[in-house]
Amino acid sequence: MEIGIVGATGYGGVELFRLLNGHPEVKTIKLYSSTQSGEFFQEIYSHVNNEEYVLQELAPEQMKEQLDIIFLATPAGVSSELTPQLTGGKGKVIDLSGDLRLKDREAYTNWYKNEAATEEIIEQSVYGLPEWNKEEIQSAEIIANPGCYPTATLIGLGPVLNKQLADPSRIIIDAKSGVSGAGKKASPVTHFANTQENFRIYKVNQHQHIPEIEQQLLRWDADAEPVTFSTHLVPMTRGIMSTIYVDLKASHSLDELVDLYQQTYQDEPFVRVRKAGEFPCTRDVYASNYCDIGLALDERTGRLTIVAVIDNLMKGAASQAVQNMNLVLGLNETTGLTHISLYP
Ligand SMILES: NC(=O)C1=CN([C@@H]2O[C@H](COP(=O)(O)OP(=O)(O)OC[C@H]3O[C@@H](n4cnc5c(N)ncnc54)[C@H](OP(=O)(O)O)[C@@H]3O)[C@@H](O)[C@H]2O)C=CC1
Ligand SMILES: CC(=O)N[C@@H](CCC(=O)OP(=O)(O)O)C(=O)O
Repeated sequence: MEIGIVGATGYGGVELFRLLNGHPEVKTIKLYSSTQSGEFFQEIYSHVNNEEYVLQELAPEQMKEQLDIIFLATPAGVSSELTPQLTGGKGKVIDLSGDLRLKDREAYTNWYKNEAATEEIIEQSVYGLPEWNKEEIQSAEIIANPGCYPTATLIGLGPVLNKQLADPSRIIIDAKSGVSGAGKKASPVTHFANTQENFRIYKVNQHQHIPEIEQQLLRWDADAEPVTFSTHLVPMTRGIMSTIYVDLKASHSLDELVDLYQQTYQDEPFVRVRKAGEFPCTRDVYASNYCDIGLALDERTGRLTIVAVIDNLMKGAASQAVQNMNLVLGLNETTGLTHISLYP
């Protein structure tokens, strides 16, 4: 397979490079940059230490005929412009940004403050959450890779929402992310001096992942209502923990709920549900494609606490994109992704 990575110089791009470099079905990797074409990739990332890789200028006409898969690891607002130029040839597009995820184009403009992709592109795009949408992904031409927070949150909420066991008007999601979630470019907020020994909430009730989460909840439960979603920056490099609170409509035991989660995900190679009373931490999934889940039931309030952890750059971005690539190419979903988490 010949693969292209647009935005290879960014965090999502270099993580894709790492995974594709060890993928048994990938023969050629081409790296594209809008600002640094002609440079050796190893000049930007010394750990690559390989002179073979030189950043190239984007050439959409050539790329769409030559490449089997084109990953877009570019900021929001870029993929909506690039995707029409890259589709219609041999290559399939997998976009890591939020540009192609929302079916409601007006909602996209409101939340992302960018112009939405064309209706035709949005219609063609398939939301790439493999645990819930495998068949559609397998026949997609364009895949909208889910956001990092939505990945953890939706895998956590899916089993109870899909069975309509939770009150869909009272969902609260309290999520935390490591700093690499903000990308490569440093800002005053992500500056070391402002993140280490610090903990902050941000984008309160304004996060661009809110409509993405709500869109999927509505697919599971037509009565789903707006959610409360808070995001926090944690002084660590990788990892997301989404702690979700739902009110159960009827009484269930914790064992029944753990059983429901285990059964729902029994054929999903990358979701691991803990035994009752056990909880995952972000280290458990560090540098892996796993999403680990733990549950707690408060019998006094009838409230279920769902804890879901992922690595934001992996299951939240690059490795989920490779999982989607495997599906769309008809490969085993786990190809090139079977390594366990990095520890310590
Ligand atoms: N970081 C994360 O944990 C996650 C990120 N995402 C999303 O994935 C995408 C990539 O994220 P991330 O890698 O962190 O971002 P980075 O900011 O680290 O990298 C983005 C790259 O995009 C390239 N780029 C910027 N502007 C343009 C342009 N106009 N045309 C083409 N390329 C451009 C840049 O490379 P160059 O200058 O070389 O072209 C840059 O290195 C974003 O949309 C992000 O929101 C999704 C889930 C998780
Ligand atoms: C820590 C941090 O800043 N995280 C980013 C995640 C951005 C992202 O993944 O954006 P899209 O999914 O919309 O492309 C944020 O909260 O905005």
